[in-house]
Formats: sequence, structure tokens, C-alpha cells
Amino acid sequence: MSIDAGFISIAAAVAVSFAAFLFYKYPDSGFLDPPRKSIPYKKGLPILGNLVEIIANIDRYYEYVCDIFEELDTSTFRFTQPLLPSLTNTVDPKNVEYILKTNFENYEKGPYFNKLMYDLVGDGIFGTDGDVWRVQRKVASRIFHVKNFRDKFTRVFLDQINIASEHVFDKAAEENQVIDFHDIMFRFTMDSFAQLGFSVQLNSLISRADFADSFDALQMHAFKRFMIPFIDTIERIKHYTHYWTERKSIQQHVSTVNSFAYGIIQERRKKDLLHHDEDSDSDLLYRFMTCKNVDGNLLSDTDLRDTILNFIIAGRDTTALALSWTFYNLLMYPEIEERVLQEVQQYVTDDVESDSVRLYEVVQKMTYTHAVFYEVLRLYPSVPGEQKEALNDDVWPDGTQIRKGDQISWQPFVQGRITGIWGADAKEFKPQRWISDEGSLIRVSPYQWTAFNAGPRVCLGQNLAILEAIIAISLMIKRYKFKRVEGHQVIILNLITLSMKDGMKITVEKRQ
Ligand code: HEM
Repeated sequence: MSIDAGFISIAAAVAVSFAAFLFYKYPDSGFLDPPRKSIPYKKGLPILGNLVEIIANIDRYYEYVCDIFEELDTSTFRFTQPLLPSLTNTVDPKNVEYILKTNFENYEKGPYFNKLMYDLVGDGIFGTDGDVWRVQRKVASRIFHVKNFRDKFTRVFLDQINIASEHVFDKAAEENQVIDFHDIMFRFTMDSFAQLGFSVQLNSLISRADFADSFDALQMHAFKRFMIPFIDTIERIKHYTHYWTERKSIQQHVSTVNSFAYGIIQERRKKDLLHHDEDSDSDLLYRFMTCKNVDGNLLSDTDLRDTILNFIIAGRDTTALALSWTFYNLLMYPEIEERVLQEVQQYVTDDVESDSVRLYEVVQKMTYTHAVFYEVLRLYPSVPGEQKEALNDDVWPDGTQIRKGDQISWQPFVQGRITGIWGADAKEFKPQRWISDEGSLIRVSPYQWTAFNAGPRVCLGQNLAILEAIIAISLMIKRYKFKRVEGHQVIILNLITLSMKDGMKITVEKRQ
């Protein structure tokens, strides 16, 4: 035997022994991520753990997680995966309360989350912790007061629905067009938030803004980063090959959203030199342009870009999706649609419809419509899953032992469908469950119904979103009868938000 052949034989024997050792050490879990005694886990492949199954189920990720909770009959379990941090999932409201409130200081978004989301959220409110987060939350919270809700925000929503009526729905009804309701809702919430947050008239309801596609592509990429190792390398290769394809690379999408955000900032800087007006002197952008950061300095354009993009994620996608899933359910259940219509006709009379202050007052009284919206967010929460990082070892109320650096996750989507939490009819759409025998809305613990998050980081726009949704539902249902398009299926698309794969195609009829 030559020296080379001998060397190859030895190397092969070492490799085979090492592989056998890995198979022995990780028979059903990920490399370097063995099971732990205190936490049930989902058995997977040797060395690869759950990685392959997760990738195979990526399009139905939260339904897949729901299946595992049911299969293992547990309220907490771990995935094991090679090359990714340990991930523990829980649906137990006591654990969720502990993570979000009782031991809030121990659970941060953390550097891992921030790194994966950085292209999109930068150092904005969604990706940061500690003082940097606290300052942004305080500044932003200044716009959420009753006077703004009543005198400004309601008017904006009314104006934008009127634009949608004139430019989209009336036209679709007259020309018997098929339109994508999901897309229209994204344009409605985008234009509404741009107007109330940045005093910008985007008019994307009139013609679609190209930045929206880039924004969506970046969200899809960020979601995949949590699930697929080396996704950035794959994207980098695509970046160098994109000249031969039609598709934009991630870097190009980043430039598109950046130009959009910097454009808004430049316009405002120019405008402020020329004149002041009541709206832009008190809006969100103004508050951030005039505040000081933790170092006592005014925010840079990069900080302002992060603010704009974070609030667009917050203000556009979440509410657009909630509205899309609301009409999806109304079209599925005509008897529920009929009850909403009756309530709307009772409260939103023609004179109320043209008076934003009265509209603001009456929508607060519409119990059934609120119940429908809450039920939608129980089964179709706009943010289906959440993730944080443990700063120190910890023990959860159910005894789960968490280690420093672990990623932990709770899923509003899964929590909403668990029979142990909501009863045997958990998966059924029943708005009535939100209404007490006395006819008032039932308050459910925010650690059980986590659609708006809870604790110190509860959604800052919760009341704004509910107001916007109830107004939009009321005006659309009062004016139009939407119809599903035969043969078109609405399919869940899991991103960071709960989207619709091919949108929701509808036709429109005007109501008399
Ligand atoms: C149906 C609509 C909405 C839903 C379901 C929703 C849900 C949520 C959830 C789950 C979070 C926590 C996200 C996380 O920390 O990872 C959140 C945070 C937040 N939301 Fe909303 N949201 C909605 C609408 C809005 C709107 C319209 C705004 C407008 C300003 C908004 C502003 C925010 C902000 C600023 C945060 C960050 C809070 C913080 O970290 O301190 N949201 N929202």
C-alpha cells in the first residue's frame, strides 16, 4: 500500500468513526443541541434534529408548531437544530406573563434578533432594548392621546376610506372587476399611517408605490433568517447573479426602502424651513426630529430612517392583515356579516358618516363589531409568533429551566388555537365568546390573548389599530357587499406577520 493510500484509509476511518460518534451522541437532535431533561422536545433526525422538518414546513410554520404542541400534549417544548441557538416554545399564559412582565428585565430582543432583523428595523423601537428602546417608546407615546384620536386620526381614516371608495371599490363595482382586497388594505393602512404619522400624502390607493414590494421582500428574508442557516450566503450569491435574473437582490430592496424613508425626511426638512402647519408640527416624525437620543443628541437621518420603517411595519402590515382576515371571515360566515351590518346601520347613520367627531364617539359603542375583530385576532393574529433571548439562567412557572442565551418563543397564533386555553371549540370562529350575558365585551388576560403583546412592551398602537379597524369595517360593510371569487383559495403565508399567499380576490357590489 502506498503512503497516500494509507493516509486516505486512515482519514476515512477517522471520518466514519466521527460520524458514528455524532450519530450516537445526537440520534434525534441537532448537532451541539442535545435534548434537555426538564423540557419535552420534538424528536428529529440524527445530527440535523428538527431542521429539515422546519424547512419543509416553513410555509405553514405556525400550524406546524400548533400540531407539535398537540402531538406532544404539552404547553412547552424545544426544537433542536444544528448551528442555530436553542429555541424553547411555550403557550402557557403563566409562562408568557412571567416572560413579558414579572421577569421582563431577563428577556430582551437581544443581539441575535437585532442582527437578523437589522436590514429592516435597524435601531428602531422593534429591534432595540434598554434605554434606546425606552426613549423611543416615550417619544412615540406622546401622539396617542384622546384629542388626536377624536380630532385627527378618525378624520384620516374616514378620508382614506373615502379615497378607497372613489378610486378602487366604486370603480370595481361599476366595471365588475376582480380586485385583491388584501392589497387594497395594505395601501389603505399605508396611506393612513403616512398621513397621520408623517403628514405625507402617499396616494398609494391611487397608484401602487414600488417601495411596498421591497418592504415585503425584506420581511420574507428576515423571517427565513430565523429558520434557515446560511440564508445570507445564498442571498449574497443571488446578489452577484441578479444581473441575469429579473429579481431584485436583498441589497437592492434595502436601497429601495432607504430611498423611500430618506425622501420623507428630506421633504420634511425642506418643508419645515418654509412653513409650519398644525398637523406636521405635532406628528410622529416631528416628535422624533425634535427629541434627543440617550446621548443627548438630536437624531441622525439614519435614526429617523429606522423610526419611519419601524412605524410603517407597525402601522401598515398589522392592521391591513387584521382587516383582510376580518373580511375573509365575514365572507365565510354570512350570518356574522349580517349581524355586523345591522350594528353598523344602527350606529353609523349617514349624518354620522360625514362627521368624524361623532363617528369616533359611536364606534366605541359597537360591541359586536369589536367582538368580531378580537375573534379574528385570536385565530389570525397579525404577529403570529414572538421571540426573545434570556439574559440569565431562569426557571419558568411551569418548571422549565432556561439557560442564559436561550432563544424563547411564544406564539399568539398557537395560543389562540389551543383547546386547553379556549375550550373544545378553540379552532372555531365564534365572536360571541367575547360578549358577556349582560351584553358587554369580556376582558381576556393579555397573556392568554397575546395579539397585541403585553407588559411594558404592549403594542403602542393597540387603540389606534382598533379604531382604524372598526371605522374601516363599518364604512366598507355599509357601502359594499364583497363576494369571494369562485376557485380562488385564501392561503396563510407565514412571514413575521400572518399574510395571505395569493391575496384575497373579491368582486364588489354597491349596497343600496
Ligand atoms: C391589528 C393591529 C396591530 C397588532 C395585532 C399589533 C400587534 C403588536 C405586537 C404583537 C407587538 C409586539 C411586537 C414585538 O415586540 O415583537 C406590537 C408592538 C408595537 N406596535 Fe402594534 N400592532 C398593531 C397595530 C399597531 C399600530 C397601528 C401601530 C401604530 C403606531 C402599532 C405600534 C406598535 C409599536 C410602536 C410597537 C413596539 C412597542 C414596543 O416595543 O415598545 N401597532 N404590536
